[in-house]
Amino acid sequence: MRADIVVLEGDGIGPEVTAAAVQVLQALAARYGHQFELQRHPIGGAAIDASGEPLPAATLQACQRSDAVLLGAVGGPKWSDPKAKVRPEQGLLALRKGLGLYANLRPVQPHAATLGASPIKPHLLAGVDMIVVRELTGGIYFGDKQRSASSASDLCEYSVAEIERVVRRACQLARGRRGHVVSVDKANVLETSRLWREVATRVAREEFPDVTLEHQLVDSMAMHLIAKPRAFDVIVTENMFGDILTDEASMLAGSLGLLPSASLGEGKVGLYEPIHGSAPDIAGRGIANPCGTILSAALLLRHSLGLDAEAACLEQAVAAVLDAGVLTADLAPAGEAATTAQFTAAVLAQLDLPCHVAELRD
Ligand SMILES: NC(=O)c1ccc[n+]([C@@H]2O[C@H](COP(=O)([O-])OP(=O)(O)OC[C@H]3O[C@@H](n4cnc5c(N)ncnc54)[C@H](O)[C@@H]3O)[C@@H](O)[C@H]2O)c1
Ligand SMILES: CC(C)[C@H](C(=O)O)[C@@H](O)C(=O)O
Ligand SMILES: [Mg+2]
Repeated sequence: MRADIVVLEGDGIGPEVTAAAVQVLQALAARYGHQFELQRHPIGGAAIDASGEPLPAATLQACQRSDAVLLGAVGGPKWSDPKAKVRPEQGLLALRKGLGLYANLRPVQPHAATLGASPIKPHLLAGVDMIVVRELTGGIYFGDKQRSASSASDLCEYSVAEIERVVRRACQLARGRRGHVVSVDKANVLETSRLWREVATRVAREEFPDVTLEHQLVDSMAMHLIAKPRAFDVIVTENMFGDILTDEASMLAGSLGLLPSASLGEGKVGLYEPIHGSAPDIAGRGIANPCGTILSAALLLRHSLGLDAEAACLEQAVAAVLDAGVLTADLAPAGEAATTAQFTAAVLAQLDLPCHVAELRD
């Protein structure tokens, strides 16, 4: 198949981890006879430096015209002055909003080879398989912001329609899994959460009688997530709670560098990015873990291009490399770490081997 993929490298380790995923996508295309047209565009701090804008109009237009977008990360100390008028993160938020990507899927499936890197006891982690559906274009991130000399405010707002569509997405996902959704809110305090709970309850009851829905307050959810992670199948929550809970959930897997994400809306274009940031503390050293971005490329193949078998092959290849003990510095014992390039080379070598997925012929 032919596909136009926009690559937004961004800042910090963004160019390093996207380079890894691009090599993997090119290798898969060559191996299975696809034609992927990869086009790079600036976003974030790099775009501010080049043009003064964190999301240049040409970048947004290229994304809108593409089949899928692969992003590294944005931000960094260079652009983090609290008095700065434009910030890299605004570019990412504008991109998500501009593409209408209201559902951010963040799967958490700890891999046997990396369990040792998790601070959680291994017997609690075996069999953990959850997916967090984070609302991505509403809530406090996008509400009106005010600032005066003596105070500041960020409005948190959700409409019924915004809650309905993301809860629907979560329930649909649950149907293809274990049929269980936990909706996370702060309904004991926040009016937006009381609306969230009401709408989630109605959508699940009226449209998904085969799916069980439970509610959990976000503070105790932060505890349950590490105390009984096997209990969760699909978790649906609002924008900021989802942001925080998924960085926490990454420690079930062993590192923030491992988790991928897919951001989807009603349109054809999806955005695929690791859940981590630009990691300024390790940027430029060639040691970042590219797994989150490579696995995001697998989600791109599956969700935007419909290449389920290729996606599964790529996921198998990453798992095999981790199984073989090729681990980057965030996961490896001291002195035994693979660089980003070595990890990527190992995935490429693995992709050269036969892939045990029914639909693909080797
Ligand atoms: N989607 C995004 O573009 C995104 C996401 C989160 C944070 N950010 C931005 O990134 C900047 C830094 O934020 P932060 O330091 O709070 O979070 P971060 O995710 O960049 O880093 C947190 C810690 O995790 C480590 N880490 C992250 N990704 C890793 C990887 N792939 N391999 C190995 N280690 C990894 C980092 O070295 C750091 O110690 C900020 O400007 C923030 O706004 C961007
Ligand atoms: C960089 C920032 C705007 C972003 C978010 O909060 O959504 C990041 O933390 C993420 O998880 O993708
Ligand atoms: Mg985050």
